[in-house]
Amino acid sequence: MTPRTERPPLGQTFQRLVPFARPHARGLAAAIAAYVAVGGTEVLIPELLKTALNDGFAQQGAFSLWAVPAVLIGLFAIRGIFGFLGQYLLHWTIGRTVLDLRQALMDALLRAQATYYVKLPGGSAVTQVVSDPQQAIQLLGQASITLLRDGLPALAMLGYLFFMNWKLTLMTLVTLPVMAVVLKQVNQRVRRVGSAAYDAQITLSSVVDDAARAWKLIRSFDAVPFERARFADAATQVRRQTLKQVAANALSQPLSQLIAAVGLSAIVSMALYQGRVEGSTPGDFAAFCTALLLLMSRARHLAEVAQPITNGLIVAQGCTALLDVPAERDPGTGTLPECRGDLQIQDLRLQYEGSAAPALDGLSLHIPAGHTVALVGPSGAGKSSLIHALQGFAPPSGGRILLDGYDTQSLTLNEVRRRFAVVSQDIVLFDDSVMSNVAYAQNPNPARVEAALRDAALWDFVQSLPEGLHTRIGANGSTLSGGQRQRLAIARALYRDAPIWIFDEATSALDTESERAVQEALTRHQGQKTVILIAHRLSTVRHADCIFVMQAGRVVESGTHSELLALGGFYAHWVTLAET
Ligand SMILES: Nc1ncnc2c1ncn2[C@@H]1O[C@H](COP(=O)(O)OP(=O)(O)OP(=O)(O)O)[C@@H](O)[C@H]1O
Repeated sequence: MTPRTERPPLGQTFQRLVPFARPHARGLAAAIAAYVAVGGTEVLIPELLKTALNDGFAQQGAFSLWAVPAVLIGLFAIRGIFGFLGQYLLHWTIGRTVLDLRQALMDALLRAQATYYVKLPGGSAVTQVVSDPQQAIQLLGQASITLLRDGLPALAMLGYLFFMNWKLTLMTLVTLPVMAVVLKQVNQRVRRVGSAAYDAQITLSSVVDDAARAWKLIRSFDAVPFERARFADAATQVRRQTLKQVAANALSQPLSQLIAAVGLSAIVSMALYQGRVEGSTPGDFAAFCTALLLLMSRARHLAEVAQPITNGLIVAQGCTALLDVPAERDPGTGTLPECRGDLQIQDLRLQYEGSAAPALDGLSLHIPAGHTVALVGPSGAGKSSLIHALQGFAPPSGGRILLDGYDTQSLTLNEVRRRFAVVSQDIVLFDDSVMSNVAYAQNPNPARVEAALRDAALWDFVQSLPEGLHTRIGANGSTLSGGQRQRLAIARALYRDAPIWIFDEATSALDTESERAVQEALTRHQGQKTVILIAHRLSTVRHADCIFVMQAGRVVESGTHSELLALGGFYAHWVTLAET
């Protein structure tokens, strides 16, 4: 269950779940019909008993003996079939409802705005989508099963009892709850006294434990008489509470029996009185008692139904909260027929919610199509924020991003995002094969997958795997090393047919040889792709067509490696540090 600070009322949560069950109402209706049939057969049991007792013992029986097994077996067979159908159909409805709810939750998760993920506690998405719906609907479903399985027969039985003998039924309905309340009081007292005795025992143990642990202190304080008195008090409490417990236990059984006898004698007296005055038979009374016992066993289950309903709704609150997470806004409508990869950023501003300072503060730069540029700057300068803004993950508060001259705000998010292939700092891989990870969400073309893996300097490694391209890589690539994970993510980006490639610290975990191999591959694509490199390593950025130096959310220097060195500013200082 997801911990939440603010929770909607349980009734509201229930209403949120109803639309998921509504499309499967036919299953529910069929389940109810099956349980109504079960209730109907239950009523027949005391009725048959009555007939058997009243007419069956006569020498010339009113019915043949073979009818007894035939009717009884037939009755229970029908009851069993309808009981099975009821349970099956209800679980069918529950299963469909859970499926729809899960699908809606997954949709909400996939569409959620970026701020949802920033605040998301670890593991809670899985809980909200996988465990919460199952647990909530299961608990509510079990409660509905109880309500249907026991409630409908209980109602039927109650109707039968009234039909059979309304006076005795009314008297019983008054007597039984009074008996139940009194018995509950008796049981509560037994429990209370039991816990008091337990607590007294714990106190006594801690007094002895203190005395044993603090023996030196006790003697140095001359506190032996004090501890003796403390022990005597605690021991006396144990004696008193134990005696009370024994008395309460000893009294509870005869008291319960006495109460039961009072109730029972009232019912039996009334039945006998009716027998004498109104001519009812022993068979009638036996049928009445049987129906009453059946009703009571159903009522006991019904009394326990409130708890799972409350628990189910509390669990449901966790997942319905996800349904309310606002979806990502996508106001743009335009599309790009072709994209060369020219990026113009004009006076871009971005401030995260709750942040004191802007992450991007009037940033302007131009990256012509086919150029390779590098972004460098101190940690927190806004390099990753720019990448987020380019892909529409962080909506800017001012300025414009032009892609091939088109304002990205006017394009759909999908149209913008498919123009970028990004390897970010935090690599995300899927628990699937190497091939599926490279050709993620696309139809894999083995030749292109191989080419991407070769460019990412991972082909030799993949060939050494037991199942090659089809080897599964574990959750988030857990069977790979840090460098291999990075190279796989690079291969995935290279495989994507996007005009702009972004590498955000994408080679930080690579050894020099692998890094050089990746660089060479990028050089081979130079001119065809727009490449943005973010790196703290000089070797990664020095060959870029243009290096932008960022500080506090804006570009403070730009030029080629040699131009910036000649400038003698931040970049030159950074190079000096990198070389020492
Ligand atoms: N989701 C966020 N919510 C609030 N503030 C953020 C968020 N992401 C980044 N920031 C802040 O925005 C500023 C720029 O961060 P950004 O990650 O863009 O820097 P960076 O240059 O990429 O740093 P690094 O080189 O360490 O990756 C920092 O002050 C950072 O604390």
